[in-house]
Amino acid sequence: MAEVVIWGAGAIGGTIGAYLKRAGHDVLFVDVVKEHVDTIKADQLRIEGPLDNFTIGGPALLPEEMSGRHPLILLAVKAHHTEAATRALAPYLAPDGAVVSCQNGLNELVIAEIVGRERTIGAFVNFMADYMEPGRILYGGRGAVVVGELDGAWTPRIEALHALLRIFDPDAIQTDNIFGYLWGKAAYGTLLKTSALADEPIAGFIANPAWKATTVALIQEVLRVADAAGVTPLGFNGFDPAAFSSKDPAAIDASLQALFDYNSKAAKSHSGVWRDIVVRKRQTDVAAQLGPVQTTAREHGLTTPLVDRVIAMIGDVEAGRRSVGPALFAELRDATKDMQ
Ligand SMILES: NC(=O)C1=CN([C@@H]2O[C@H](COP(=O)(O)OP(=O)(O)OC[C@H]3O[C@@H](n4cnc5c(N)ncnc54)[C@H](OP(=O)(O)O)[C@@H]3O)[C@@H](O)[C@H]2O)C=CC1
Ligand SMILES: CC(C)(CO)C(=O)C(=O)O
Repeated sequence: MAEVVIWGAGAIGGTIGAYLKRAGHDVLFVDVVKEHVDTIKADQLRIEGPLDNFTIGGPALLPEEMSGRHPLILLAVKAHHTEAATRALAPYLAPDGAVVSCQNGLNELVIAEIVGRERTIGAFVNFMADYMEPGRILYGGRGAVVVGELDGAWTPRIEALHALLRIFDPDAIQTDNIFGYLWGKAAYGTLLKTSALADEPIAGFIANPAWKATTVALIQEVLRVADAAGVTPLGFNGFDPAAFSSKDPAAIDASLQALFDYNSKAAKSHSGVWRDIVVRKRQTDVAAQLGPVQTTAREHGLTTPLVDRVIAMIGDVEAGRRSVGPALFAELRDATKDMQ
């Protein structure tokens, strides 16, 4: 039995796991990429970047090599791999253990369906990391790290998890409103996805006035759904959901400026979605991340025309029918104008 299993040891899982391992914790890494697993096993997992540079390793396995029952599994796969990964890990989760979703999206709902709500813990991560190649991860910038029980309860296990994650980031937060953070990220995350559609770095995209009206409209569209669902979205790293919901132009500009300041300091320049499309040339998790927003909207009689359009455009890019760039983004901008 390992103290902590990292399931999906890429940019996010690999970075958190490396810090926990360096601090002396018993960490087991699990990933589907054999060369990456072999490199970790050979104690050659390299964390690099402006914040830290160190090499570490430890036990690492492919999912099919797994055995035992473990108390704590940090899941850090992309949202479209959540269901398969959770089904694969479920036999190895202790009866009183928990899976923690260190992901973008509302993956907790998928995980809870498979392992049970009582064995699911919510988390929110906004730090910046890139998987460069097997055994090499860029930790490009600090960002919010938050944990919370799905029902907001203050339990011994959430306090223990909070203490553990403070080893990785001393400012990690324990919350009674984890869905507030996840919906906040769902709204802010639309900006990250559209920066990929425009083929822009995040900070440059935020600073470009040509993208602003669309960006703001998309964020507001998601926040309307959160509001209908009775969730109070929370802010982080410059993102102030209340500013966007209030439609106060000065408050929106202040939040965009804070987001620009935050993103322009990072060594990770582009969003994860951009990286999947342009560098790794593979499917993104956009549809899997935004699907629950669409479903929730429909449940409350709302439409999500811009979110729908973003998902369709990314789908076109993934299928090779369209390329990212200003022309693609301009179509979204025109759609926004038509709706106003
Ligand atoms: N990177 C970042 O800066 C941030 C990422 N996030 C979120 O964190 C989550 C993790 O993203 P990130 O670390 O960037 O992704 P990565 O692709 O870097 O890492 C995920 C790893 O999990 C592997 N994997 C896929 N399926 C399985 C499976 N069934 N079992 C075990 N391993 C599997 C992947 O392999 P393969 O590559 O072959 O699929 C990959 O090695 C995502 O939800 C992302 O949106 C949130 C904030 C910031
Ligand atoms: C930009 C980042 C790293 C959050 O800070 C992110 O969540 C992403 O790339 O998807």
